[in-house]
Amino acid sequence: MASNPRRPLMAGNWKMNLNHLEANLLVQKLAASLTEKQLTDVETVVLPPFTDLRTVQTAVDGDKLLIGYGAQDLSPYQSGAYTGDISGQMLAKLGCTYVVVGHSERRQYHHEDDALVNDKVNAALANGLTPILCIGEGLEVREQLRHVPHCCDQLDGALRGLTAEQVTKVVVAYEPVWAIGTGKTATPEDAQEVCGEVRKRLTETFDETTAQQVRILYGGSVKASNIASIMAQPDVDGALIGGASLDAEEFAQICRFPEHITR
Ligand SMILES: O=C(CO)COP(=O)(O)O
Repeated sequence: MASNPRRPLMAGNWKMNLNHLEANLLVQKLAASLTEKQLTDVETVVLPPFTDLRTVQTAVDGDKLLIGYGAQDLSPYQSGAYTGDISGQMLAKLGCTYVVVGHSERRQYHHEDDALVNDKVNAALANGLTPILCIGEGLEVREQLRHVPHCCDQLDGALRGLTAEQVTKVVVAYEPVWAIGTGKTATPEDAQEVCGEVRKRLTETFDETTAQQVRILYGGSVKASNIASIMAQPDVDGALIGGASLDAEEFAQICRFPEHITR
């Protein structure tokens, strides 16, 4: 294959951490730790809680920081009587470019199923947001060696009804649940196996050109010490980082991964 046309993406999922004051500090520190070239070579994105988004927008716009941002979830609806929910149009108005959809923590704690995730993918796209669609198996599924069909089923469910053109605007994140926040990273080969199968499935369902454009991330205990070997895999185009993204220096080191590998 010719050289990889997909720009690497490092996205920090802060989960339910950091208030708006801490968010401002972290974003400023992160931007200061990376050069313009590093931020151009590797797309760097933060995904703070909703309550921090306005502050992050102000920091990014005010200081023209080359950092993108987005949210961790959105409502499948545009507006209305949905107490506690946030719509895609509200996120777009705040300058968000990304939104996480179908994270395993939402599937687990909020009982989100593939049909709802599909609605959320559509809601994101309808508002010009790039959904970061999370898929991944739990430990039991992995032990039964059913992880590939499990992830492909989640992928099919979440992308049902989308056109090939819409799919090129989706980022897929493979996050094995057993590797999230456990310090137990999947091996680079484990990550490649599923990311490669995801791309194969995209080729089958859509077409080769579409599949080659979709960025596929790995997530689960990613750190500065393991990012280079993960990024050396041909179908891994970036990472979705939880815990390590809360430390500006650690996250910056992750974003500097090209200095440690040639691919
Ligand atoms: O869930 C994750 C990112 O969405 C991964 O979290 P950790 O990097 O803390 O394992």
